[in-house]
Amino acid sequence: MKADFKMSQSSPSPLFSSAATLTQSHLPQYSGEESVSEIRKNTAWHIAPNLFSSFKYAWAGVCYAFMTQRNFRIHTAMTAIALSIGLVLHINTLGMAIVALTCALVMVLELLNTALESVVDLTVGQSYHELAKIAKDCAAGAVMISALAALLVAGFIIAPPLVAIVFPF
Ligand SMILES: Nc1ncnc2c1ncn2[C@@H]1O[C@H](COP(=O)(O)OP(=O)(O)OP(=O)(O)O)[C@@H](O)[C@H]1O
Repeated sequence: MKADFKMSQSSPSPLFSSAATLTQSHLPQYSGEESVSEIRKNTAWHIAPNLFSSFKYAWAGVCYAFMTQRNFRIHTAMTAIALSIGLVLHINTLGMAIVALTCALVMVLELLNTALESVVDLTVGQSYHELAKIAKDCAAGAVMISALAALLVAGFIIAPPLVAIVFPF
C-alpha cells in the first residue's frame, strides 16, 4: 500500500482522536440490560463466535495480504520454489524443516508489517508523522532481515546439492 501523505502535524495525538471516532461511530450502543450472548451476537463482526470463524477471519487476512501486497506474493512464490526444490533434491527432514520455518517467518513478518501499516494509516490517516515513519520503517526492516536470513539458509541447505546437480563436474 503506497502512502500518499500530506505534510501536516495538526493533531498532537491522532491516536486518541481516531480511537474516539471509532468508538463513537462504529461500536454498537448498549443500554446495560443486554445479556452477554446478545452483546456477543451484536459484536460478531469483531468477535469470532466460534473456531471456524476465527480461521475464516485469519484466512481473509492472508488473502488480503496476497491480493494487495506485492512483497507477500513474492515471498509466497519463493517459499513454494524453495520447498519444491528441497523436495526434488531429497533434502533431509531437518533441512526441510529449517527452510520451511525461515520461509514462514518471512511471510509472518510480512503479514505483521501489513497489519501495522494499516493500523498506522488508521491512526494518522494521510498526514506525515515522524512516529508513523519509524513504525513503518522498522516493520519493513524486520521483513528485510528475515528475508536475508531465509536467503542465507537457502544458500547453506539448498544451494550445495543444487549446484552439484547443475554442475556435475
Ligand atoms: N504517515 C506517514 N508518515 C511518515 N512517513 C510515512 C507515512 N506513511 C509512510 N511513510 C514512509 O513511507 C514508507 C512507505 O510507506 P508505505 O505505507 O507506502 O509502505 P509500503 O511501501 O507499502 O511498504 P511495504 O513495501 O513494506 O509494504 C514508509 O516506510 C515510511 O518511511
